[in-house]
Amino acid sequence: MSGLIIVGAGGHSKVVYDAAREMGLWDRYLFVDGGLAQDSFLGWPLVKSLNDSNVVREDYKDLVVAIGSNQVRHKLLMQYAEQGFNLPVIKHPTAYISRGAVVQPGTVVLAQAAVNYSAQIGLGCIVNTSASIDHDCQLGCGVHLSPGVRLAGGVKIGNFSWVGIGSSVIQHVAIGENVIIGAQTAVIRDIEDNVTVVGVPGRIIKRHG
Ligand SMILES: CC(=O)SCCNC(=O)CCNC(=O)[C@H](O)C(C)(C)COP(=O)(O)OP(=O)(O)OC[C@H]1O[C@@H](n2cnc3c(N)ncnc32)[C@H](O)[C@@H]1OP(=O)(O)O
Repeated sequence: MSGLIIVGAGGHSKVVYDAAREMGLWDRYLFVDGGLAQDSFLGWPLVKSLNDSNVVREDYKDLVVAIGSNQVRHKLLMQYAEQGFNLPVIKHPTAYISRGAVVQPGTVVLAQAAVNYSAQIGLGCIVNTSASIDHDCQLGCGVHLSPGVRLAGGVKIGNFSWVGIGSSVIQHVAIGENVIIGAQTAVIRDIEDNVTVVGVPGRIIKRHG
């Protein structure tokens, strides 16, 4: 066995670590977070950078970025892939991923989540606790589905969009890139890029960048 590097040492890192540990594929963990003064996290070593002299690179082939910011997570994953790290899919044992679904590297699928047949999920997504993605959905890169999100069949979501906790999206709706969907929103129509949408039914309240 070898080890898993977890980049980020915050709340999301805890659930990613928990899911990874339940997979039983790694015998050691190393956390990387430049913003913390301590030298351990959850009982495992914590370093500020992988250039730290204490890191034996050969001990760690696999790496996951456990950072909530969609853009930052994606950027770091690309950098670490260039450095030769494997970017495994982290799947909690209680999550379901259909054999007919395609999930790209660096994505995490947390406890009780479901990914149904013919769904496609891009690089570095977060499918958070109990989120469900139904048949034929397509998620771009760096998408985050918060806990309890429900996507009906054939939903499309663009790169770096974030769907807030408990939201639902009806079938065949297309959500653009860099969209924020607020908590408990009901999305019933297509949504353009770079907007924030809240409410039942969902309405645009902000346009960004
Ligand atoms: C494991 C985890 O923790 S994963 C993280 C899960 N967290 C989430 O899902 C959080 C989702 N975030 C939200 O819902 C936020 O409220 C956001 C991102 C939609 C909006 O945040 P901001 O851009 O800061 O907007 P702001 O708070 O200024 O609200 C703007 C207006 O929208 C309203 N509003 C904000 N969110 C919602 C919502 N979810 N539903 C309905 N109305 C909302 C506010 O009441 C406010 O209305 P007002 O102008 O009449 O007072």
